[in-house]
Amino acid sequence: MSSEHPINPDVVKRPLVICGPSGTGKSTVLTPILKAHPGTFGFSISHTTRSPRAGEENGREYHFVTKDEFMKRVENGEFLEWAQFGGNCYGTTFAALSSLAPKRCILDIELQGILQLREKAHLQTPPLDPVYLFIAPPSLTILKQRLKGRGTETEESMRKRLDAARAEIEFAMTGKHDIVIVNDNVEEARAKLEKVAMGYEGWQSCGDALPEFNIKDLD
Ligand SMILES: Nc1ncnc2c1ncn2[C@@H]1O[C@H](COP(=O)(O)OP(=O)(O)OP(=O)(O)O)[C@@H](O)[C@H]1O
Repeated sequence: MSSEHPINPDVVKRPLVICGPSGTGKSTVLTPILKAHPGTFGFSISHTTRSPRAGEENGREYHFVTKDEFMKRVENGEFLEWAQFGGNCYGTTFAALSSLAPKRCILDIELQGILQLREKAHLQTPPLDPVYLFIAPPSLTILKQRLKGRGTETEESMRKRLDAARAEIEFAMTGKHDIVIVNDNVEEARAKLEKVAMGYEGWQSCGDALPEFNIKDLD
């Protein structure tokens, strides 16, 4: 791994937005890159209205806030993106993201968040210019197998994840991502993601074509 090459200064200020259906292998591909380049990347700490779980610390896993405080921040326009899941609110503030400098921010967000970010990023001062990256499975049948194989899902959570996957894949099919990486062979996908994340020469054109998906395979 080319850890001796520092990150390209031209990309440091561009948040890297990584999305892809649950089970597509985002963590598998990203984790070795974070290890190979310590101190290079940062994840913004989200705000949430959910209660802290045992061992969680305010300001470390999340900024834990009340619903009132959260909604005040929404009204103040502080969130680049926010959404409600399971009765709780979660969001990323512009401040949480800019506090990561000089590290490159990696955002692992859901489709709803991406849609908001696309609307708001250029309105910030200074404007944000994210790179939108989609990690695609080689096929929807393989996506299902990986989710099952991980052994972490109940039937219900599997269904939810596959429904979310459908929306994410349909969005990817509109061609709005800057780069697509197909996670077929982990090592090849890792090398491509490293090139994009570090901004190595040719990073803009090292992506793959989106596979031809048959959405019905998710049924
Ligand atoms: N290229 C690959 N080939 C085969 N199996 C893979 C590949 N990439 C990942 N996997 C396996 O697929 C499963 C899902 O991977 P992982 O947990 O990294 O997905 P994820 O996209 O980060 O999911 P989530 O969004 O739910 O966190 C894991 O069991 C992982 O070992």
